[in-house]
Amino acid sequence: MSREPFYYSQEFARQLDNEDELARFRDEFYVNAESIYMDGNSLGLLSRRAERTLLKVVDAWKTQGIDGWLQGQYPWFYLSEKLAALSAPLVGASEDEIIVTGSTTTNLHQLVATFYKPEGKKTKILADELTFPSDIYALQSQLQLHGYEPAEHLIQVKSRDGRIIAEEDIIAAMTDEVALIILPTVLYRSGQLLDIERLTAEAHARGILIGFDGCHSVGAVPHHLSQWDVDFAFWCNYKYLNNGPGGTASLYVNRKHFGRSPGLAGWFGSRKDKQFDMEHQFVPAEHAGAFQIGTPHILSMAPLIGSLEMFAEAGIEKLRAKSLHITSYMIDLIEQELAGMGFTIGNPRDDLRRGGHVCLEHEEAARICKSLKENKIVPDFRAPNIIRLAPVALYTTYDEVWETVQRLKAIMVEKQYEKFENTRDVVA
Ligand SMILES: Cc1ncc(COP(=O)(O)O)c(C=O)c1O
Ligand SMILES: Nc1c(O)cccc1C(=O)C[C@H](N)C(=O)O
Repeated sequence: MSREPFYYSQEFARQLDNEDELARFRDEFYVNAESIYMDGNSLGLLSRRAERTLLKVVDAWKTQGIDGWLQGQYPWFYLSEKLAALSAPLVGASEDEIIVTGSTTTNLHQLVATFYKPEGKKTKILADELTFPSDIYALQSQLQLHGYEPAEHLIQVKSRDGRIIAEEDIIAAMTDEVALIILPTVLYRSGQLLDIERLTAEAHARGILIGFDGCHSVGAVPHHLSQWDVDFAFWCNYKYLNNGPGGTASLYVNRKHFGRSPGLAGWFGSRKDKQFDMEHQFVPAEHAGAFQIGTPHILSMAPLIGSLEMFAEAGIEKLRAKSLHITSYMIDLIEQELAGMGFTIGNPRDDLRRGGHVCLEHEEAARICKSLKENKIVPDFRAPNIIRLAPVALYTTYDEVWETVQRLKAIMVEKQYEKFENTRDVVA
């Protein structure tokens, strides 16, 4: 594939598409011919394979009723474990360290309920001030359940520039009062990729447990959770993994913690062979399955079966290589074509420090996003001033990136955005 320097022409973009060895996957997706989708970092597109496995599971329900739990191509009773096995290569874990269950936020609650054990002066939870709000709400409520005041017990590491969190600042905040650390792998606004391995080693050197929210990295960035010795992690499957809106999420628990009692127990956390004994004595599974609570959301995980097959075929290293290449192409084009128009690239430039989306800042961002939508480009807006654009390795073309930047240029030159109010929609 042609490396930098990039040339500024549509022909060059098309040449990059011709050289793209992952290009064949695009045809597997329902891509709207009328518009350009740049929001796969928030909700990934539907693929034909994901649709097929969803319909297969619906058909099992239609034809087998309750017997679908043990029969059919994808017996529901083992689906969370089957999907864990398919997810394992994406996060660098063994299959029994993962379980597909719940939502990101409920999984975070489960993991904090399990791993947050305040003792003596070690009572605080460390997070950061730029993290996704749901995580903060969960941490605040978990502290309150223990009778602690979040204002005192939740430490949020400050950002020096409002975009990124310096690893040094996180490490400096790892005091002997900290019991647990929860951080994002990739920050949802700036797209900064934290140094997970380094932060984990530093936390462990101070006797602190550490868990990561992988929503914005899993499916876009390779992980080595077990090798890095991360204690636990959780992520959604509806962004880069294309499992559909509200699709079932995942969690990871390092095998060294197998045997810990789940903070929030429920019968689907049971050993499979014991579950239907219906005893009131809980016998948890001996692996990450123990952290399930109730009946798995079968229809909300069925698309993931087909979707993960594609990740296995493409390989996460190749997907990352394309993601880095196509995002640097976009950044380069933006700098070339939109110079002097008030835009700032908000994501880190270094490949080792950025995830799968481009963070574009502008003081008119909310209405520029509305204008992009009117021009059939789908971005998203994050307050106060961010346009997120995600050229996704499985289905975005270089030609679409070229076209996006050209339409954005026209919006700015012609001041098309001025007819909109600079405020966000209800769902931005
Ligand atoms: C980083 C991050 N954490 C948590 C969430 C919350 O996920 P959910 O609403 O699926 O629990 C999201 C997305 O909405 C997210 O991006
Ligand atoms: N979970 C979402 C939803 O229910 C509606 C709209 C968007 C979302 C998202 O996932 C937003 C996403 N987590 C973000 O990075 O902002």
